[in-house]
Amino acid sequence: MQPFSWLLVGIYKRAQIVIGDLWACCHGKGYGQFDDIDSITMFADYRIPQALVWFGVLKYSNDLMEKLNKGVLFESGDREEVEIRGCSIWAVQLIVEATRSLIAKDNTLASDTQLNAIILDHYLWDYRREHAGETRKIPIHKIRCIYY
Ligand SMILES: Nc1nc2c(c(CN[C@H]3C=C[C@H](O)[C@@H]3O)cn2[C@@H]2O[C@H](COP(=O)(O)O)[C@@H](O)[C@H]2O)c(=O)[nH]1
Repeated sequence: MQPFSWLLVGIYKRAQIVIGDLWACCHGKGYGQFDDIDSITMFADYRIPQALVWFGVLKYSNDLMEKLNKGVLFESGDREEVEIRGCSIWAVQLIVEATRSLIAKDNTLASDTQLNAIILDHYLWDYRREHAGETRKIPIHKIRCIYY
């Protein structure tokens, strides 16, 4: 939990990723069955923001970009860190919602076509890894902590 302005913000990336892995590995069945799985948000690490900037979904200010390019080490809970992670969560939510309404209108897709933040997170994470060469030019935020 980090104080951010007047709010206490909790980002539970590591706990969420366990649930995401269980759900994905068990295909939503048995130990991987969660009735509210679609309410989980993306896992706010340092790679998804990089992918989101790569795709032009997020844009960093010049000031922030300069700090990231210099490799400034942030402290856990710094405003910049909470903003990068929080904006990534919100950006992924907006993409999920917009894509879900496209899916609902597209009758060429199978009726069980599903999208949630886990599926999009995995897509972005894998994309970044598969395109590590090109995406390297987008800097990541560096931070020493136990929360990633
Ligand atoms: N948002 C999100 N972050 C993810 C993952 C994964 C891997 N997950 C799959 C792999 C096998 C399992 O079955 C998982 O599903 C690792 N990370 C984070 O990346 C960071 C390391 O990155 P690099 O420096 O490139 O190695 C580190 O913070 C790590 O915690 C994901 O899927 N989503």
